[in-house]
Amino acid sequence: MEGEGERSYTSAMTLNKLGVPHVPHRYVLPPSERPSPIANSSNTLPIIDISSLQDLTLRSHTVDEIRRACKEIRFFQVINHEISLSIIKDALDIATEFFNLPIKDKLLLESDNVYDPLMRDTSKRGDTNTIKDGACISEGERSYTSAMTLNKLGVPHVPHRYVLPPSERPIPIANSSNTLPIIDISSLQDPTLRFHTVDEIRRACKEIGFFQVINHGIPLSIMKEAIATATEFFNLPIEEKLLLESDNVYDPVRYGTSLNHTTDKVHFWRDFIKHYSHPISKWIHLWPLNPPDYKEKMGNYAKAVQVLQKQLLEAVLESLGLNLNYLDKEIEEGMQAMAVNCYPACPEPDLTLGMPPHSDYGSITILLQNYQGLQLKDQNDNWLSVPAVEGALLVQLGDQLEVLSNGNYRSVVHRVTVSKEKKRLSIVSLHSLALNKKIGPASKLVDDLNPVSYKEFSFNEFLDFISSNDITKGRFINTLKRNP
Ligand SMILES: O=C(O)CCC(=O)C(=O)O
Ligand SMILES: [Fe+2]
Repeated sequence: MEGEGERSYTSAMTLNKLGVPHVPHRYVLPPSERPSPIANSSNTLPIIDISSLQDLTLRSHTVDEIRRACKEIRFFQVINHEISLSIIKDALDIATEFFNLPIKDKLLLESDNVYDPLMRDTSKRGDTNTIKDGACISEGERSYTSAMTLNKLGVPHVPHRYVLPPSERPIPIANSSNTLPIIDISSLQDPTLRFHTVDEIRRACKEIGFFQVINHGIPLSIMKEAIATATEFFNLPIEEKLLLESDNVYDPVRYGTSLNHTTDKVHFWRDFIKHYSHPISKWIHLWPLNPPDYKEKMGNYAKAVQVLQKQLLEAVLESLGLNLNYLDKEIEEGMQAMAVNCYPACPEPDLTLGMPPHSDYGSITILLQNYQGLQLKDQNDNWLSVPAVEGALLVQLGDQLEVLSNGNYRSVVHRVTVSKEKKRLSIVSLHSLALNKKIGPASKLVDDLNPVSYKEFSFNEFLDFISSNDITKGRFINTLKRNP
């Protein structure tokens, strides 16, 4: 097989082809469950000639033999059963041919969903140690393939597990929307112009919960270098990336594919590395060691975006009529988690998504993209494509702001489409209050006419939610609504 697999598990056929001298650790049974060698096969097991079942005079004798076999060993072999030898041989030959196929053909049918009408199983799933085990093998054949590997393999179709039900597939939108706001925020620094910009921000937050910002003060070079080092990271050999692999949403650094490849029913055409980023000195030592400039380049961007988010959040609070220092302490002690996403070119972009519809849990999200691909749901439930604007950053309102604003602003539901030709990268900086800090509606936004509409919640509670719920089935924010 060309290239190398990048899956969490290796099939028995691949291990055999690789000629591993020992079975990997995950195959080793506890001593009491291992087979003890038996010298000869038993010749006491019943072999029953069932041709006599057709003969009324002999039938009762054969049924007697079957009874004895069922009673004693619950097993028997049958001969003269009328399935011709050639049919049996053909079936075995074609099965042998199937298992000898290159892995990329077999993976098209791969699924661990026992309800799927067609599935190929390479034994049962193991634990995360197994995944790391598999990483040591240069040519893997594991049950999940990252989007990057599928892309490298050049699969002509997306495997079955990526295919969305028709109603959830993206309907191609001819043009990206030119009605989405692009706000020049340089004027936030100018006391005479600030109110005008805050007004623009208010309108954008109220109408769609999204805007792009330009003249935000982060140099283009810092953004380009962050995208470049992220690109290099996803181009690394799989062994390197799997060192950071985790499906535990509480881990501060984790590499993965789809949303959560161990639990997703439908998979998404995305690989990602997520890492906590603020305060940077607390987390940066856990970030990828490779590419060697990752920490520096991604760190520069993370620090710059952390400064920007404070300015933006203050403007958003001001737009709600709150004191702009309302969350000062909380912002300083708050979290910054970065999701660096890679969506390789996809052979069938109409059947799948890079990310399913969701809203972000935090206060605001600041997003850098190298190509278009993000779509937003507008007030009429239509999907709008966000255009790529050179140098701009995208700002999305998250669930914490919906709660804090007592529903005056809504977190924006968004999804990611993929492209047949282009690999897209996005660096998503998710800002939120500290892990255990609860946020509820601001008292200034609550009165008799506007009663408290949401329960308070913390980031930790959101993590609890996503670790035990399928986010494609229901939104976290809906669990917080007082009168949904
Ligand atoms: O890649 C994008 O444009 C969006 C990614 C996203 O929504 C997320 O990471 O939460
Ligand atoms: Fe998101």
